[in-house]
Amino acid sequence: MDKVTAPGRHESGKPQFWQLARRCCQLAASVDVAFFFLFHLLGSPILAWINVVSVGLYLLAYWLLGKRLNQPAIILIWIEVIVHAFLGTLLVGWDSGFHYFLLMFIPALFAGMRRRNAWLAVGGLWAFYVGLYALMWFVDPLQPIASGGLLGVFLFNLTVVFCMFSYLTLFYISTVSGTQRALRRMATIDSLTGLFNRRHLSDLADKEIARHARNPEELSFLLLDIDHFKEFNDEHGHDTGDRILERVSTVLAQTLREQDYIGRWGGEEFLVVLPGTGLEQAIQTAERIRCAVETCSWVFADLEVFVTVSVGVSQYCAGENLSSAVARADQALYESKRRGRNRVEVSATELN
Ligand SMILES: Nc1nc2c(ncn2[C@@H]2O[C@H](COP(=O)(O)OP(=O)(O)OP(=O)(O)O)[C@@H](O)[C@H]2O)c(=O)[nH]1
Repeated sequence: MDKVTAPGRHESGKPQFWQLARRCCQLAASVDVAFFFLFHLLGSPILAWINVVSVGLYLLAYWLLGKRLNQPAIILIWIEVIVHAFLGTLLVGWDSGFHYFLLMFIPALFAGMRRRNAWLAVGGLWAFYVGLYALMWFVDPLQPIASGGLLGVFLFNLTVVFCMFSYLTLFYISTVSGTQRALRRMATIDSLTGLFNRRHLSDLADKEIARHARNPEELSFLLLDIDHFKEFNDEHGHDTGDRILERVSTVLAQTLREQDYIGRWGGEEFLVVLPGTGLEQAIQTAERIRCAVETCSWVFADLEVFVTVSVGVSQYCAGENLSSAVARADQALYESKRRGRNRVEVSATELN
């Protein structure tokens, strides 16, 4: 028989949920086909034919889900599970284990409804479950089967419920961890360039500064800016500008060492944090980056384009904060723009 609708809210914006619901329909229909033959063999023709109806309902729900008629599909599936569990129990008895399928609703109810409604629905389900149990105290099964057959049905039902629970749990877990991964990425990564965003890079830089306070070692910053980017945008269009930001970011990331951090600091501005790096080495790194960008060319719509970057370098001075170190790199960057761009300049503090 049966099994549960998968988790999730009943809205069209959750493709993986509806895919899972369709797969559940396929699985449930296959199980019901197996039940059809099993109950014929066990001499319970009514239950056998109930399974034929169930297969029909699941196929209909599968078709509705394919047409994105999700709400009626879910209602059909739920009716099937409840009616099937009720009739199965009434016909062959509580020991058949058909009632276990009802328990599979619980996670789906909380995943698919507002909390208050879910609690009400769970309360209703509990009352139905207990009511069915109480009923079977007073009513003998209408179409009992031999005890060996009953044990077989019980084990079959239990196994199906175990498998479905495991499958749905895996789905919940992988959906949650996928969402967490996506959120973590959104919180730390700039979506256009794939580099760290400003907030995350600031956190990383602050950690380096804190480490410097405990264990002073050299630390340098580079502030980079693409030259004449406004003109570039005006001439080639904003989309091509975006593509250039992506390509330049790739070049920057490839030019740096594993332990360096790079992030998008502003529109066309990038900050590089160089732990364990003194001024001379930082200047060399800045030169390497500048040359790497200068020698790259990219073709967009049959047009070969080039860009250059200007770089300001500052070395961290004990006791200062991040904004002060970056402000000094910014002054050096300004100087590099003033002196003609496509250059590396060092903060005046280091030169004095
Ligand atoms: N395509 C694109 N352009 C951006 C983005 N962010 C900022 N810009 C553009 O970058 C340009 C920066 O221009 P300016 O600050 O005037 O500097 P510039 O033209 O690069 O000139 P210099 O820095 O002096 O060499 C502006 O036109 C912004 O619109 C972005 O995400 N995509």
